[in-house]
Amino acid sequence: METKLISSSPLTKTKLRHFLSPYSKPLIATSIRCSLSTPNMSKPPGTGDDRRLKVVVCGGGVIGVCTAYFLAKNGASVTVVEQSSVACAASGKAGGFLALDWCDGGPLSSLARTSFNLHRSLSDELDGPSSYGYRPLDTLSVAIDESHSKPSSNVKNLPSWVDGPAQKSKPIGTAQTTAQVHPQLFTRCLMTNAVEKYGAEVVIGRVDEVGFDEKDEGRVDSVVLNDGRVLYADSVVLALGPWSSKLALVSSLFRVYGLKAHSIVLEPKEPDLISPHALFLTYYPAHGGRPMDPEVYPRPTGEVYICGMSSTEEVPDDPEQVTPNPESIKILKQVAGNVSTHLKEGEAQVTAEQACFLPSTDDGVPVIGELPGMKGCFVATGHSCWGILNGPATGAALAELVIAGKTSIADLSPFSPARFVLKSKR
Ligand SMILES: Cc1cc2nc3c(=O)[nH]c(=O)nc-3n(C[C@H](O)[C@H](O)[C@H](O)COP(=O)(O)OP(=O)(O)OC[C@H]3O[C@@H](n4cnc5c(N)ncnc54)[C@H](O)[C@@H]3O)c2cc1C
Repeated sequence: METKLISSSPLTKTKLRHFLSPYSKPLIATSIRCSLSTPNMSKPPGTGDDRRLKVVVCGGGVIGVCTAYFLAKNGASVTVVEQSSVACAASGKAGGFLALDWCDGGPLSSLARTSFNLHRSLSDELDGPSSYGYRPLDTLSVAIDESHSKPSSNVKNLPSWVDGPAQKSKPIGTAQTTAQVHPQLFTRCLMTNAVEKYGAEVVIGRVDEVGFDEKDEGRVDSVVLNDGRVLYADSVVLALGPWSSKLALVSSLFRVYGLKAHSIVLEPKEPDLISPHALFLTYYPAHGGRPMDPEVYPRPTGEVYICGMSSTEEVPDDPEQVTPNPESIKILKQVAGNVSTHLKEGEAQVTAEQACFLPSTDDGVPVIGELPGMKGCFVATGHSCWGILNGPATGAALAELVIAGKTSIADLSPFSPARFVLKSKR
C-alpha cells in the first residue's frame, strides 16, 4: 500500500484535499426528510396524476445532491437514493475549499470558474454564511520545516497564530479568488431546500441495478434496490462517487477508483485568535524523506480542519466502514502542533479523526453525461479533489441536460463518458 501526504502543490495546480463527521456546533439545524417508501416509487412513468419528469438520483453526496437541487428547482419530480446518510462520505468530510482559477489551463477551467461563482450566488440565495459557513478567505502557501525550532526571520506577514517553524510563505489566493464552505452543512442544506421548497424526496436504500425498457429502444425505466424495491423513473442519474464502479453498468465502460485521504478537526481554546487564512503547506519532516502537502482550513465556527495522508485502498461497500489509519492521524496531529502552538495537543481538542475516498478516474477528469447506448441514464462522478467546488456547476448543467437535452450553464463535452467507449474501440 502506497502512503503519502496528498499532493496539493498550488504551484502545479494539482490540488487534493479533506474533513469531519457529526458536527459539534451546527450552524443550522439540518432536518432531512427520509422516507422508506415514497409515492412515486410504485408508479411507472406516465401513470398517475403527476406528469412531471421523474428522476431518480442515486447517491447523496455533493454531486447527487447538487443535481437533485437544480432538477427539483427546475420542475422535475426528484427522488435521491442514498445507502447511508446524506453527505456521509467525502462530501461530508472534505475541506470545503473553493478556488476561482486554480483549475485554469486544464479541462476543468470553465466548470470550476462557473461553479465558484455559482457558490457565491447559492450563498446569497440560501444564506450561506450562517447556513453552511460560506466565506471568502485569504490563502497562503507556507513551508514548515520540523528540523527548525522557530520561524525564519525572512518570513513576513504570516497570521500571528501560525507561529511554528515557517521558512517561506507567500499569498496564493485572496478573498476574491478563494473561499470555503462547510461541505457537510452545504450538502445537507441543499438537500433540505430541495425537499422543503421543491418537493424532492430522500430514500435510504442501496441501489443494486438500473432497469431498461427493451421495448423503448433500451431507455432507462427504473432503479432496483437491494431489498427488492423498484423506483420507476424517466431518467436516472448515477452519482455514486468512488462506489461508481461497483455497478457493473459503469465498470463495463470505465473505472472509478478511490484514493483514501485523512483529516482531523481541532477546537482550539482561543478560537478568536485564528484568522480566516487557508494554508497550503510544504511540510519537511525532521527525519528527512519526501516533503508532505497537508492543508489547514480554519472554519468560521472556530474549528480548524487539517487534511492530508492519502493512499490507494479498496473502497469498502459500506461508507460507515471507512476508518482512518492511526499512523496517518498521528502525523496530522504532529503537523497541527508544528503549524501553531494553539493547535498542539493539550491546547486544542481533537473533535474528529476520519478518512474518506476521493472518486478518481484513469484520466483524472470527471465523467459527466449520458452513458453511451443507455438512453436516460446519466452519470456524474470522478471529481477527485474538486467535488465541493464543482458540485454546483455539475449539478446545474446536468439538470439542464436531463430536462432539456442540452446545457447552457457549462459545457459538459470535456467530461463525456463517450471518451472511454471511443478509446476502447480504437
Ligand atoms: C480529504 C478530502 C478533502 C477534500 N477537500 C476538498 C475541498 O477542499 N474542496 C473540494 O472542492 N473538494 C474536496 N474534496 C473532494 C470532494 O470531497 C469530492 O470530490 C466530493 O465529495 C465527491 O462527491 P460525490 O458526491 O461524487 O461522492 P461522495 O461524497 O462519495 O458521495 C457518494 C454517495 O453515494 C452513496 N452511494 C454509493 N453507492 C451507493 C449505492 N449503491 N446506493 C445508494 N447510495 C450509494 C454513498 O453512500 C455516498 O453518500 C476532498 C476530498 C477528500 C477525500
